[in-house]
Amino acid sequence: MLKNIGIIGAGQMGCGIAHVSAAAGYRVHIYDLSQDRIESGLATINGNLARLVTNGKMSDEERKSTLSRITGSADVNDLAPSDLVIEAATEDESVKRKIYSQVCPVMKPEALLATNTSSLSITRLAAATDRPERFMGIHFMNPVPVMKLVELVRGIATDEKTFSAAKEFVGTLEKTITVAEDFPAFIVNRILLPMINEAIYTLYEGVGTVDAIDTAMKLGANHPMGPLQLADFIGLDTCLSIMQVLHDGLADSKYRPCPLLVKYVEAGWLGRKSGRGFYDYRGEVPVPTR
Ligand SMILES: CC(=O)CC(=O)SCCNC(=O)CCNC(=O)[C@H](O)C(C)(C)COP(=O)(O)OP(=O)(O)OC[C@H]1O[C@@H](n2cnc3c(N)ncnc32)[C@H](O)[C@@H]1OP(=O)(O)O
Ligand SMILES: NC(=O)C1=CN([C@@H]2O[C@H](COP(=O)(O)OP(=O)(O)OC[C@H]3O[C@@H](n4cnc5c(N)ncnc54)[C@H](OP(=O)(O)O)[C@@H]3O)[C@@H](O)[C@H]2O)C=CC1
Repeated sequence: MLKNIGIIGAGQMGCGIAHVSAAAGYRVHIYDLSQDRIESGLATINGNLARLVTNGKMSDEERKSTLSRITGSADVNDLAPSDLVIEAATEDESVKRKIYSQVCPVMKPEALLATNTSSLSITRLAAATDRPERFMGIHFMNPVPVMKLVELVRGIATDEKTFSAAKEFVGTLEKTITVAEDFPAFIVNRILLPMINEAIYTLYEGVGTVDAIDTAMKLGANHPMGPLQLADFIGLDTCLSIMQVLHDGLADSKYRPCPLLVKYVEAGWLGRKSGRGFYDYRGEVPVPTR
């Protein structure tokens, strides 16, 4: 029975996973590199919980008790009591491998370790841990409090007990699971990211402006967000990493990341989280950058 959930990374996904886990009654501890990151993450969670209170979807008592179940620190040792640690750090294999080398010695031997990776090989990441049989992918969608799906991905060594525990955990969060095999970017991103990359090529080749492309897909295909707006929402660094994993892992030129996506990431224009991407978010309303 899982009680204590550890989260690595106080970014948009780590905070979302902390939010839904604490709301379901788990004790949650978030670890990130700096206390500033933790503080801004906790403020984001509080803001999202407060919005639920305003909309009558949660009582103020529930908001307070949810928040009281979440702690955070920049000390990896504080993950020691966790029954399940979910790593939601930057989408970079070397970063994740380094994290596992630091967190595994701290964790209880029987505890489970999961990654929220969007695309990386679960089997390869598992091999960088001391517990490949108790390691798997638990892939939440953004924004976590709203999106109903969680992809579960086993590595070659993941044991049945770990898979069942993950399935039960996700069930208690009232999410629906889908099971994907361990291939680059699994199901959702294997389909979604080439569409986003194609939208960026459409911009790059001058077929349409940012506004034209997003309006076309919102009104012409009934997507809740245009593909460039969604790319900014996901984070352009994450989008590029996923395309690189697809390109390298499937060795097919159809997954070539658009050079314009590369340029935006090189500029540090990472989308909403950095204040600028295909839109500029620094003013009152988002303004297209092309
Ligand atoms: C990259 C990966 O590995 C995998 C992925 O996650 S890919 C990305 C998958 N996600 C998507 O495709 C999201 C597409 N977009 C959408 O579905 C919608 O635009 C959206 C749900 C994000 C927002 O919907 P909307 O109707 O425009 O916004 P809005 O009415 O303001 O919000 C709807 C609800 O979502 C909640 N919400 C919106 N944004 C939120 C956020 N960032 N965090 C938490 N909650 C949020 C709000 O509480 C709101 O509920 P209320 O109406 O009760 O206030
Ligand atoms: N964005 C999305 O739509 C989705 C993303 N994901 C996946 O979730 C993961 C996180 O993505 P997301 O939340 O968007 O990314 P963010 O950039 O918002 O957050 C990543 C967080 O990880 C922190 N971090 C980096 N290195 C370390 C480290 N060594 N130890 C602890 N924390 C660290 C970062 O800190 P700092 O900023 O200081 O570097 C940052 O707070 C990725 O694997 C991504 O692919 C999965 C589903 C959807």
